[in-house]
Amino acid sequence: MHILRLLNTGTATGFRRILVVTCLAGLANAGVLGMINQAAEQTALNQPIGTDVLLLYICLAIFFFLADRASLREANRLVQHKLESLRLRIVGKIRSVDLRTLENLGHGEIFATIAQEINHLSQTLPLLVSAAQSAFLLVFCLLYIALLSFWAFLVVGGFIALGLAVFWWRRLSLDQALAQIHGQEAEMLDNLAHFTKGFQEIRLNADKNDALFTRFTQVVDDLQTQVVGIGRKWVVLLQFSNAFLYALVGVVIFILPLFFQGYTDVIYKITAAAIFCVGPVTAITAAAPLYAKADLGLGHVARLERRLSQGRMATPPVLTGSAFSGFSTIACQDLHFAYRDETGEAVFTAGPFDLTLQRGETVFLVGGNGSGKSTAMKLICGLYAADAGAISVDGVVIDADNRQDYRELFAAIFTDFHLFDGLYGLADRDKAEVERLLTRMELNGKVSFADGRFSTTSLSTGQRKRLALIVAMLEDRDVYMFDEWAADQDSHFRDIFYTQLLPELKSRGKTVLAVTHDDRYWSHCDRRLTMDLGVLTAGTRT
Ligand SMILES: Nc1ncnc2c1ncn2[C@@H]1O[C@H](COP(=O)(O)OP(=O)(O)OP(=O)(O)O)[C@@H](O)[C@H]1O
Repeated sequence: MHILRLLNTGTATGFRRILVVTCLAGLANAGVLGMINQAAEQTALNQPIGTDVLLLYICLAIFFFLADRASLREANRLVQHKLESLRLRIVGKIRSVDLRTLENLGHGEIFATIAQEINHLSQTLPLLVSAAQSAFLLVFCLLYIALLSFWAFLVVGGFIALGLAVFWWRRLSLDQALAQIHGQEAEMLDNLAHFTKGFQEIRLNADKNDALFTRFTQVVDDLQTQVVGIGRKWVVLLQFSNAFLYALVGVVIFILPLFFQGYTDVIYKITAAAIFCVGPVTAITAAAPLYAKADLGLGHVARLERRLSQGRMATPPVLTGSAFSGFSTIACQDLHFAYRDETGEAVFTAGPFDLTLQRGETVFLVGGNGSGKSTAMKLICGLYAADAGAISVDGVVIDADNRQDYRELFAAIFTDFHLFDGLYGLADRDKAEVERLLTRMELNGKVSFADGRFSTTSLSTGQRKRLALIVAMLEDRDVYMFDEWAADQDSHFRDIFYTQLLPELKSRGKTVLAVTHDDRYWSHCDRRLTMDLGVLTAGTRT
């Protein structure tokens, strides 16, 4: 079902063209069969085979191969195009979805669906198209049999329909097992990640290493048992399809002559046609497991897309900075936000709190681990939409329509920041300026900059944060947010951050909100706020 829905999206022109060419190929196939039977009949009657039969046979065979190739190529192109559109559509939704939806979906689920499932689909769908072609060939073979004998057509067609129906029905019972395998494969990948991501830890601890390997072996064993069980059922099904084909030819040769007068005249022709049906029927049955897996994969993709659509923010992208640039005051009033589990139960609540940020002030946010500092930052910059309360800029209330415009005020380096390998969206930045900043951050011997890209991002944690700071500086936003930026710096750079970089940002009229645990530098701000169990307490002026 999902596969048909995918092929049905967009314009139908390509799909229709493939249908027409496939029909022509099927027709030519039936023609080839007719010519073979014609030649066989002339031989049986001791007549020479006419050159017209030979020529027509050659022409039809060539036409069949050309049409078959064209339809396969076109179908492959169409399928890849649809999958590319699907991939772009999902990534398009990801880039405009709200952060909470993305966090709830989880990185692994998104990655597995986009990378694994769609890649798998791009390999299996062309094979399925080939099976669909076989179905067309089968239809034309049956039509040819109908031309020879209507009763033979009814019996052979009915026999094939019954066989395929039984096959399909038995196959449906395997879908559930296949769905279970998807879950077990995901569990196996999660366990595998312990060996790659946790490599350092397990090499330092043999007991942990052994325990993880025992667990992994168990998961792999369970998966294997499941896969072998499904394989066994497939073998039974495939044997059924082979036995069914033998039975079909047996019916044509031994049973039909008993019932129909005049049938003996065309028996060899119908036998040849029935044998011609064997190839397509085999192709269709062989494609059934691929179909089941592809349909299941597309189901996962569709579910991901639906969940992304549900969380989508209706904010238009802003291409040239923020309309709020040059603001005087950002006011957060009565902000309230909660993380909720799947049942909707709040697992952590931040707020309600009030906060006013003036242009050009430097504010430090302090508080214990898990007190809600990062959550507050994400709320203040509009990455999280508040459950209650309002943010306004110089009196303009931020809502779904202008939230993206508002976000463009901020440059942030969170604790879980991502370091990009180049300056995206900053094409006009001067190379000399980038190099000056690299030198200032003492990265000039490590990282170079050319064609908008940094030569490497394989750096120490402190160096990565310095490179992220360079990018943030180049973004030249009105408000800077730093979440424990200095935590991974040595004392030399920590000092530079508090005594030089922050004052420089202030002198350029930038507003800074920085989470910090460095009480030695707490005097280097205009105001200090404290977060405790999600509650923000009034600022201390310094
Ligand atoms: N994505 C999330 N989903 C659910 N709960 C979360 C999420 N992120 C954080 N939390 C929870 O919210 C609470 C506050 O987390 P937050 O990261 O804001 O604290 P923090 O003050 O920045 O802590 P730290 O100083 O350790 O960085 C914690 O109890 C945390 O477990």
